[in-house]
Amino acid sequence: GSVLTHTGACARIASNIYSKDLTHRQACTMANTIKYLGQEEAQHIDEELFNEYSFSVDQLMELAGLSCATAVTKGYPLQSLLKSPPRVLVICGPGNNGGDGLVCARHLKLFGYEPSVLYPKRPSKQLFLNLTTQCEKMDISFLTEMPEADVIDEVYNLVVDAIFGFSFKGAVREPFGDILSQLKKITVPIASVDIPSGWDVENGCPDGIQPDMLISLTAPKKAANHFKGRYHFLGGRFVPPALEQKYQLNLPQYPGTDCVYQLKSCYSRSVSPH
Ligand SMILES: NC(=O)C1=CN([C@@H]2O[C@H](COP(=O)(O)OP(=O)(O)OC[C@H]3O[C@@H](n4cnc5c(N)ncnc54)[C@H](OP(=O)(O)O)[C@@H]3O)[C@@H](O)[C@H]2O)[C@@H](O)CC1
Ligand SMILES: [K+]
Repeated sequence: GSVLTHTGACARIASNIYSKDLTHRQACTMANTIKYLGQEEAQHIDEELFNEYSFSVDQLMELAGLSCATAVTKGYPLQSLLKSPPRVLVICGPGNNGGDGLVCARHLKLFGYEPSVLYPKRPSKQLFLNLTTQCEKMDISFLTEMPEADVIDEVYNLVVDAIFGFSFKGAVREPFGDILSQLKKITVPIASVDIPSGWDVENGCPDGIQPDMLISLTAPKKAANHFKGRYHFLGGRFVPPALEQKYQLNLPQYPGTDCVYQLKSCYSRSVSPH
């Protein structure tokens, strides 16, 4: 089929079926397509989950990280990996996206992968200390420096990018500039958590990293419109229906008890909302 971005799909629906005066948001709602969030809206939902719905960060991060590890098992099953042992490099940034990465690494280990973590800028909050200890106790190794691109290609089957999420802003500061420039050179696939790191949360980044997999958490962000990789998953199955309705997220029905929903696969390249 033809490649249709989310924005394109909603615009087509608005112009073909309904009045041309519809806003993008109204078109999404009427077409029942999943909403793609702007940066501020993503942050408001985040705050509401914690302040109004009384979730703790640990809870949601656990579910987010589990979704990411599950998506990896679906796109890159153990038996499909070309290199043995089944090594995966997980790169974690200084915020909650990095926390999702630590949780993801722990679940990947439980699923039979051999994750190694690069965690160059570690916040002092207890949450992150705990997640780090949990990984260490599970014999997950922590690298002291970013490997060169050719070493990554030789040693690892894929890279999990948990560097920046929806709070990323402005020009990339070191050491993450160097890390991202190595990631642009690798040929093994990148699976990005929530947003491809270094991309503007709404506008993407044409000369940025090009992940093969994107795992959108809670709801996709607008940058996902620019995602050209093979696999797009939705994860973070924790949104209470009242919150979903308030923000008109139009989330798809997750199958059975699954914690991820596949929005795009290598077989269907267009949006498949419901
Ligand atoms: N509710 C949800 O949906 C849930 C969301 N969850 C997850 O949380 C993620 C959002 O987490 P977040 O808000 O902590 O921000 P995130 O993007 O990880 O990092 C920001 C940090 O990066 C840095 N930084 C920023 N710009 C920079 C730059 N230009 N260059 C260099 N550094 C830069 C800056 O650090 P600083 O340098 O200021 O110390 C800042 O602290 C979200 O995407 C999802 O993955 C789940 O865990 C649970 C449920
Ligand atoms: K990321």
